[in-house]
Amino acid sequence: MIINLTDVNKSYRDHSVLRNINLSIDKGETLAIIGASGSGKSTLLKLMIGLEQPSSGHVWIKDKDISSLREEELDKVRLNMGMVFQYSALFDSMTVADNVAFGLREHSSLAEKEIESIVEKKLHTVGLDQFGQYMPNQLSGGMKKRVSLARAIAFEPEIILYDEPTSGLDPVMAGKIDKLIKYTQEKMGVTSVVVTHDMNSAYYIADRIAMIYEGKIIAVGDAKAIKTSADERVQEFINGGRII
Ligand SMILES: Nc1ncnc2c1ncn2[C@@H]1O[C@H](COP(=O)(O)OP(=O)(O)OP(=O)(O)O)[C@@H](O)[C@H]1O
Repeated sequence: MIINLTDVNKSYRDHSVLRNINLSIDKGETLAIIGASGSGKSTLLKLMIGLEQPSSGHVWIKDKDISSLREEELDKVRLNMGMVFQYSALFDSMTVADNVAFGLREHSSLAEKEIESIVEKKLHTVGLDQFGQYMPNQLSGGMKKRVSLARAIAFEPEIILYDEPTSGLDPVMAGKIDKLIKYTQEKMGVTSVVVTHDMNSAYYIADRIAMIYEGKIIAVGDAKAIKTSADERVQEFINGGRII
């Protein structure tokens, strides 16, 4: 396994957000995390990339327990991880190409020519060849998400974490993002964790789906197992509140 959470609890002051989380993710696997608003999905993702520390328990990324790492060591682990944030989190004052190049310029000793060639390839992968010199505010929401994905794969990380990659997108654009997530798994062997509200997306991209309910994982399994779960809370969620 490449990600392993053991007995993880997370509280903010006396507010318990995640409770007794045990979850392991295999190399090359795509795991979707579903659950209602406020159930703790984004917090779980932040723990996996060390943006938050667990109140108790451990978060292993390969052979490193990142819950106890110093910032410099954490940075090294993070170089192997890409993150696609909910609101794309692009630098508005930089061109698309500079956004994609940013991490490479900051954290690698690659020559500018090599960086430009990587940027070109990654923009091609996400279907934005012609947009390198655009500014983020000239792009649609779906295009911004694709730039964010190009930036995340620039380092060829082993792990990519996605926070709501298809939210706010029309079904066609959401489908394009889903295909790209699948592409990173199939062609690049990336391990992905995808927080989503979008059940169509979860069924399409994920090898396994984990459902969080009030800070606890109440179901984990493949699409079939989730669809046929006997747990009413799962049925209610996947049917959009309509028990059928
Ligand atoms: N930094 C923080 N300080 C205090 N409480 C927080 C903090 N971050 C998250 N929370 C609380 O933790 C709970 C879970 O939040 P989280 O963002 O993980 O939920 P979520 O499932 O991702 O929700 P959504 O689908 O709406 O994004 C919420 O009650 C939220 O208010």
